[in-house]
Amino acid sequence: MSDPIVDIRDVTYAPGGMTVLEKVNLRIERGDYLAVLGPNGGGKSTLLKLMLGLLKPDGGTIRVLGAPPGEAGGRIGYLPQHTHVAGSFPVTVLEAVCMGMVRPGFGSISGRAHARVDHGKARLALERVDMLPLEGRALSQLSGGQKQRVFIARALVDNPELLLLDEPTASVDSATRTALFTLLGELNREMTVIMVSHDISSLASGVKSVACVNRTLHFHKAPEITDQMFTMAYGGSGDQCCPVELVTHGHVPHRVLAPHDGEGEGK
Ligand SMILES: Nc1ncnc2c1ncn2[C@@H]1O[C@H](COP(=O)(O)OP(=O)(O)OP(=O)(O)O)[C@@H](O)[C@H]1O
Repeated sequence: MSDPIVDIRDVTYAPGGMTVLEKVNLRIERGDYLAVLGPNGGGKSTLLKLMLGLLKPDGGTIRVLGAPPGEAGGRIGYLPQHTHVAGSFPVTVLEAVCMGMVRPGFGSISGRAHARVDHGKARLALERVDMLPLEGRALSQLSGGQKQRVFIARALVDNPELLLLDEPTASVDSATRTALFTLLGELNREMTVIMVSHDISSLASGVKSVACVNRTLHFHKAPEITDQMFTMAYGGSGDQCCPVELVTHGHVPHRVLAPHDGEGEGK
């Protein structure tokens, strides 16, 4: 078996004595497309930040691309959870993507605080997300979905092997969400993708495996969650309610869930 792209063993993160993650184990193979699901405050973003080396675990070990977190150079692309841009922020689409090459305070990920700005690389990244025609547009004038594409291009600018995305489809409408999921599926042909979400409908979008995180982590090598994972992550049970409807209010197909007891046909 080849070396995993991410190897997390017995990791605990407990700042100030408050346990956020406890004894987490996760092995992610190259080429995987992993959805990290779980409730608000469950520790999903924390898990990504530990992989990036932005946070240090209090116990256990993490290796990413065969090295300790933060030592993989530009081989990791990262889309953070909060990428809001003030309307007054005077930056074009192309300039925003170039910021992926200039990372003040981000040297632990890129291996350098500043890199030479290369407009050619930025344009290639914009082309991959179908945003090149808007390269000269002010970033603040774009729609939410267009901005997310630009921020994904910024994460792609160094041609990473591993793409980490924190809630890439938060605050966009369902058509935009579907288009973004299609884009991520295409990118997964070339790189490993790990996407944090609390949207269970992401499981119907081409992901290959799922991890439920709520202080502990449960991994499943298929794009479905089991009743056990649901109970662990959300505290409910498929015996008491339909978990799909509980989480999504009935808007996703049931094929994302493994069969659970007491469910009628065709719901
Ligand atoms: N450095 C820290 N010090 C104290 N508490 C922290 C720290 N980092 C994270 N936490 C806490 O850990 C918990 C998990 O946070 P995290 O952002 O990882 O959750 P999440 O699953 O991504 O949530 P959401 O879906 O709401 O974004 C939260 O209660 C948060 O306040």
